[in-house]
Amino acid sequence: MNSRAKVWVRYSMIYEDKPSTWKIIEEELNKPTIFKSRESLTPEYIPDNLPHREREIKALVSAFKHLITSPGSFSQRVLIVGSVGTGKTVTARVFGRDFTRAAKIKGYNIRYVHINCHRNRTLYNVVTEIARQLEIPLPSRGLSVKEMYDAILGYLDESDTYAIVTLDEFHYFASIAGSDAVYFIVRTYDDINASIKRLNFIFISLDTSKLSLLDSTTESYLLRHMIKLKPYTSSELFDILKYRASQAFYEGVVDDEVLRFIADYEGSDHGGGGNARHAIEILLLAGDMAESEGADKIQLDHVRKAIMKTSREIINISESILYSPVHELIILWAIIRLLRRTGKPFVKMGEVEKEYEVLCEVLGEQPRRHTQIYEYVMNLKKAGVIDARTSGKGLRGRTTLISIHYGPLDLFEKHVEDLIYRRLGVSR
Ligand SMILES: Nc1ncnc2c1ncn2[C@@H]1O[C@H](COP(=O)(O)OP(=O)(O)OP(=O)(O)O)[C@@H](O)[C@H]1O
Repeated sequence: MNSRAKVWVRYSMIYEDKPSTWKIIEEELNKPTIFKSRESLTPEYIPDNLPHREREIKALVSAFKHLITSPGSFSQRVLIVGSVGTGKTVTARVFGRDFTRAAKIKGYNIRYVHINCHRNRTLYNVVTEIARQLEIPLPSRGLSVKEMYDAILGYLDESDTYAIVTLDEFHYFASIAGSDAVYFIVRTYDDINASIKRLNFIFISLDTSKLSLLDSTTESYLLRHMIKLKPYTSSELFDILKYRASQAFYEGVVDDEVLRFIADYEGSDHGGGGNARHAIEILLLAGDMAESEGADKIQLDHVRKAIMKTSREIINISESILYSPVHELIILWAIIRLLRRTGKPFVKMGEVEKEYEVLCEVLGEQPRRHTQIYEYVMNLKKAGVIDARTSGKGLRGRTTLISIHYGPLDLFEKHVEDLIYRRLGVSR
């Protein structure tokens, strides 16, 4: 029997033994997928480009340019601050990756080290981690922190290497390791008489409040070169999502409308946190949901469900509308019904009024006038239940566009409907 025949016999045996399992595996493996690269949406992934962080990358290049123009002339320290998900980590990492590559091409030996202070919270851990990432062999026991640090500086001298060390979550290190530890790192060269200064630092922190616990000279060292990252606006998030989606999904899987919906939900100018991590998380989760349903596109409802899963806000919704007047609830019901029926991200004020009148008729209620309806819509907006804004150019005439940014609408509708019937004391 030749080897192909042998393989075939073996294949048939396995197939006959476990036909159903085999089939399941085969089917799963051959199932079409919407993901071109799912891993590119995971938190560890470092993208090639960073839309809307070009200015910050430029600022970092200019801060560390001396490593090429006059290496060793001084030790740079830059502080990056910004709230959660504003791209602090990824900006430092992308800069580190690309700056060292560019330097290498020019013949300079610069290494980038990234340390998470959540994971390495003592001075000892931080120094050991610097050595590990620089691949400096140190005895695992017996050396003091100072001796290890000296060994690192010695190694950099011997190998004519410069290093940029990022201490991420630095506020954590500052509060746990204490001011002496911070002093040790931040003022590395104050106590050492080194003519060539090879270690440089980027400190990443949520804000500057923890740093004020340090002595004023150390604090002023840190604040001297500060890059502040602002929360992303909706349009910035849209560009980021568009780029990240183009890497992660096959063409045609995600429409702009879906991306804009996530961007509007999370954008700082629309009351969101401006958090890119959250926006990307929602996109990934929505993609997973579409994939597991066997859908070939991500729909708004996948996004709504993903938002609900990743958000705590839904818990507060019921409370926000618990004391709403009944006609405010009927308007909310009309909005939900229209959003569900049309599958669009927003509905127009005029459409809502018409739907509201229909519902009033069904409920045997006298519809309120336009100004009152408008006031109710604004109340719902103030309570954070809906998003309402005036349409810009592109739609004929100006109108109020209304959307709801969370939750599966079917569950929400049921909740509101129950509340209305209970309030009216009508049985169905
Ligand atoms: N401008 C951008 N372009 C593309 N992706 C981005 C951009 N900004 C942030 N991201 C992505 O958003 C996610 C969060 O970014 P990052 O972890 O850098 O935020 P952070 O400010 O360090 O947050 P934290 O304070 O929680 O550590 C990452 O997946 C990152 O790749």
